[in-house]
Amino acid sequence: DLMSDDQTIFPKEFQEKYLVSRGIGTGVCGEVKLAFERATCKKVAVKIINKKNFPSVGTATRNAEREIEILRRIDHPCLIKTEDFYQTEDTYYIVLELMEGGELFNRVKAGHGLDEAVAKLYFYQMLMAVEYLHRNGIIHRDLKPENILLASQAKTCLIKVTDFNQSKILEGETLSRTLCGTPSYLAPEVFTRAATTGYGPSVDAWSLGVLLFVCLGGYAPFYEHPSRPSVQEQIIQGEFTMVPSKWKGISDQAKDMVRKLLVVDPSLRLSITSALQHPWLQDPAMLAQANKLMYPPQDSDTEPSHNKRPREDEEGDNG
Ligand SMILES: NC(=O)c1ccc2nc(-c3ccc(Oc4cccc(O)c4)cc3)[nH]c2c1
Repeated sequence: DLMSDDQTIFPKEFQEKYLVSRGIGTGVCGEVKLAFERATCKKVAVKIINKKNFPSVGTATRNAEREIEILRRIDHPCLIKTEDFYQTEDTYYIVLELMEGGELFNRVKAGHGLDEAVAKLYFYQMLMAVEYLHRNGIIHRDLKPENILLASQAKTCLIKVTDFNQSKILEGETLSRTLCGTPSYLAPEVFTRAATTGYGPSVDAWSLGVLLFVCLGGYAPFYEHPSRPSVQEQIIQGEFTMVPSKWKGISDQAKDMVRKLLVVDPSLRLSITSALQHPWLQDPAMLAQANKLMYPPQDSDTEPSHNKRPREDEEGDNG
């Protein structure tokens, strides 16, 4: 039970503020536990990143520091929020808001896709989150159902993208710093694409295509199968099948969105911005619902005008 749980492994000030409970998820970099803020009994998620459990400690620490830097910088309704942060010489403790609906992974159980309308509402929020990241020079690079969290058990709910352990901050500053000197001695490749090859933001568009395929079809577009080429080969060829029995009830526009994202050539792939303009998402009812979830009216927005008449029983200096 909770009380006998060994709390000694956490830093003292962390332990004074939080009571840690069970594991609720495992990221590639560590584990995520449920915890309770002692003062308020509020539930939180604690992501524990152990610097030691990586062969090359350097990478782990750099990734963790980059993840923490990103978590500190981001602020969007569909991106996980950091509530607190602690570290010891070999472990980071990142306190995050608890998403009561758990991971999308558990919603798209094998064999059953989501209703198209629900998939559209979730996908739109993912696009908004990733567009925000790209606008802030961040590529997620690890978008998958385990890293999409749901705010509640309800079907129409807010979703949040999480896990920036594999993310990349576009080194625009290094290139721009290079370019601010006198260019006359710089080699040609510094200016050409060669300097910026590697991934671009378009890798996230591909992953979102896979995510949408899974949400609609209930199965993965590229998967291990004895009689099929390797998953890597299927991906490189961009070879996937929309099995009729699984996709018969899905609209042509939804399929079109998937097909335009799962394009092998990144320069021909639909960008996040263009995906947001796709006909499938020009759906006023869905957009209204998404905006209500992302920007819920606060009390101050809904409070009637300040000169409201005080209620009979309300004390108030009636002037
Ligand atoms: N990889 C990450 O960076 C990361 C970051 C934050 C995360 N929060 C969960 C998570 C949250 C809730 C879950 O169900 C629960 C658990 C307890 C109560 C509840 O209502 C729902 C399952 C997983 N998984 C996370 C992963």
